[in-house]
Amino acid sequence: MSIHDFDRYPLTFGPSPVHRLARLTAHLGGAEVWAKREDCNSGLAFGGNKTRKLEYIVPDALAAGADTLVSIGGYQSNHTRQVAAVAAHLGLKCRLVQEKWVDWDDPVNDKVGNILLSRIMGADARLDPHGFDIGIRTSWQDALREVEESGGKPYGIPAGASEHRLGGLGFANWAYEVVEQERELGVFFDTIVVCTVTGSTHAGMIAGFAALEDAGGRPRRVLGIDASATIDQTRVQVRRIAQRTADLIGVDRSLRDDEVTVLEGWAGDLYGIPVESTVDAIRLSGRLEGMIIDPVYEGKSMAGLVDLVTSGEIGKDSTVLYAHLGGQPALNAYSGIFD
Ligand SMILES: Cc1ncc(COP(=O)(O)O)c(CNC2(C(=O)O)CC2)c1O
Repeated sequence: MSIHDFDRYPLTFGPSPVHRLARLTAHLGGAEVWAKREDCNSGLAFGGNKTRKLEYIVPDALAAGADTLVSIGGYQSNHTRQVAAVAAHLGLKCRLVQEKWVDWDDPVNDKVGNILLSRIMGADARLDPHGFDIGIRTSWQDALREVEESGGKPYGIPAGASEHRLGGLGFANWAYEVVEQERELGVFFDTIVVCTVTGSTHAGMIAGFAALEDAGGRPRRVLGIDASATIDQTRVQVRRIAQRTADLIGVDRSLRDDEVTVLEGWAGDLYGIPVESTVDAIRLSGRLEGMIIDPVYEGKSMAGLVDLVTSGEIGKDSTVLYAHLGGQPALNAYSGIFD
């Protein structure tokens, strides 16, 4: 099998844009920095990384004859918003468990941004008091059972679609798309920087680039920047999903340790709580490039990129591709950090 043997239900406009970040590059004074924009990848409710993952999950849901997509995230989950958008697009119902993953005192953080969009799109988005965890949740399992007991045909999508058996395929495909765009642009990205939380974005990239390397492609580094603040659990989850995805797409070997890199240092103490480097990175990206990033995910991965480039850990001769995975709607629940 290869990635091309899996059904994909198109939910994106096509290849997501890749462009230079010239002013950020000049400001940092080191490696050349580019971005690949999943925040501009779809017309479905602002898109994002989960929309790419769902392209490989939707065929399975339709084949199962599901009438309700059931998923889970925090109050300001970008993932559940994208599931709601795909459900609306397909004419399916949507049941969302929105757990209290972040103890954040913004008075409308359970009403604006992503959860507002999900409700506008008709999702049954219900708040749940349980806290953050990237694994399989009983609240989600309960919701699945409730839908079934009420006569529905539920299709379960776990947090971030990461523990779904097909959850890594979207970003395995992303790796192949990058190689095609490198050919068109005449550039080679020796380093990829990506935010890692539930893990299947990063894990899919690892698997896709491993398959490409085994087919004669140039090796490259994929650096995951942890934003879960549960680094040990996340590292284990990334490696497991990466290997599972690699096995699915025909990589008939174990992944090397150097292929699975999740870096800590920019997540802060708690998931979903921005720290100084997060806010600095959001401001830098906005003021230098007009590129908007969020306080939960990309603000932390951009903070990592800034430090890795300025410290020389990513060398001056490197060409870096920053994966912008979306997330901007949540900014409306974090307006206070910019007072
Ligand atoms: C904008 C953005 N950037 C990066 C990530 C991290 O992706 P992974 O979960 O695949 O590691 C998310 C995830 N978000 C989750 C959500 O519920 O929104 C799955 C946690 C994201 O939304």
